[in-house]
Amino acid sequence: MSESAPGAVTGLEENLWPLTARLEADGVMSVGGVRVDALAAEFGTPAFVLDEADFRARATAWRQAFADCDVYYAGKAFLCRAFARWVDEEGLRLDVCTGGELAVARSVGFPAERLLFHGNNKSLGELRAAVEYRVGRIVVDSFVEIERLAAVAAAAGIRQRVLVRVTPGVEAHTHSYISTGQEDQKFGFSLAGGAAARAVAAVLAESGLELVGLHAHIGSQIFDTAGFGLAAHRMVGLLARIRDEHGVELPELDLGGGLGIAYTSEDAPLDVEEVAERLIALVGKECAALGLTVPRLGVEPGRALVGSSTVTLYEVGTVKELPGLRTYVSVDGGMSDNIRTALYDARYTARLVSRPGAATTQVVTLVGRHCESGDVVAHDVPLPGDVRPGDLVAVPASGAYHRSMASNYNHVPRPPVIAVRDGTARVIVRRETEDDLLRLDADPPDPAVSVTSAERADSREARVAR
Ligand SMILES: Cc1ncc(COP(=O)(O)O)c(C=O)c1O
Ligand SMILES: N[C@@H](CCCC[NH3+])C(=O)O
Repeated sequence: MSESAPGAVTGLEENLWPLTARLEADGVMSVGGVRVDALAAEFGTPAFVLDEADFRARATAWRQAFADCDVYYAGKAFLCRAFARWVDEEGLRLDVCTGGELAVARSVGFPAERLLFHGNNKSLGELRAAVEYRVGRIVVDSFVEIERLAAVAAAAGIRQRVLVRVTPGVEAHTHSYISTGQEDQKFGFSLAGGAAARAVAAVLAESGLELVGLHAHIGSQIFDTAGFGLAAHRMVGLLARIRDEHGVELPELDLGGGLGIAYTSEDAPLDVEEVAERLIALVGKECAALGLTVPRLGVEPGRALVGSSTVTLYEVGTVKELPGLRTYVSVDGGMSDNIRTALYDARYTARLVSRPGAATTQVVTLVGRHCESGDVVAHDVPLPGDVRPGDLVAVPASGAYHRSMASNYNHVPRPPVIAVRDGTARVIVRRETEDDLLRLDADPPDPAVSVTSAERADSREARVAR
């Protein structure tokens, strides 16, 4: 694997590209010291290229900014076994929200105490699996779940630590599909409606459950601290009411994730240091005013930890110019590896990364290969005027909610995740194959032995008669 040449320059928009992304002297991009043309030749396209140093640097920044707090990486953003190990090595905790994510954590022996389990409809099987693995905390989300979990904990003979998920009535300034703090939604217990206070009482009444704190998550891809501040203010108010009513001071307050990242150069993400400083100061001040012991804060960043670490590498297949209308540049992936553009009308950018390209630029629509006209990877992307089949383009900020939300639409195999670091590349999630796609199908029935439903009914009658 070729290493990046000395003299490589960043030459890339700030905040958008992974930490180690560079443009080499010949105009080819490298990430983690590995040229993207070499990556495409060895691993094919499309491919998610994950800059390990970028993720680890962000993990360190979050741990330092939120020192004396609990930083849970939200595994829904991206999770695989190698990545779960990195999360562990970086001393982060892990938030899982399904039995599947829990299974990944278990498969690498992720320390159970540092796991947190979310979900508005965890199955009994998932609750049992979580209790059996002794996950540190389970965030309860409904009254029926409180009963179910109490029964599961009792059956296992343990006392399960829980947090109560509260909807603080805060409207985050983000897409409505990824906003979760307002009243009208499926997650959590309403603060204003009194359900949160009743849930707290219900948990306190269960001897098999130990209430350790409250949880709120107001939404995702957020660029100002006002919403987090308002949520924190309301949650501290609830902690004080719980103390007054039940005589207990809950030791933990988890304020969820949601910090935004840059997808295009128009986005201006907040610094984690600034967010941490403000939130810690605010909670401290509010607690002092109410005479409360300051709870241990928890945060659950997903996108902010992994989103910027990854670029998706695509190969251009066709260029269709519609004079006076637009130019469509088709790549070999699409909505099966990036559903966010179609689902949230998310904005992305892209860059020609396998050569410098002409100085003139044209604004194009970067589309995928799926049988769907909404299959757009990025709208209005400035690419060199001579972009052509065989070129490699990279889409930055594709580390969060890309591979984890990928699908097999049109029976397209999902791309691999290639981790790059110090001039070497390694596959941490392999590319799916057509065999993978066929593996779950039942074998087609052999026509010689297939039985019609009429024949089946006949044989049933014959059996009854016998
Ligand atoms: C409960 C919870 N925690 C954490 C996250 C992570 O959010 P983000 O990736 O925006 O940081 C989410 C997703 O929105 C979530 O639902
Ligand atoms: N999947 C969403 C965020 C919501 C995730 C979790 N509640 C996104 O791509 O932005």
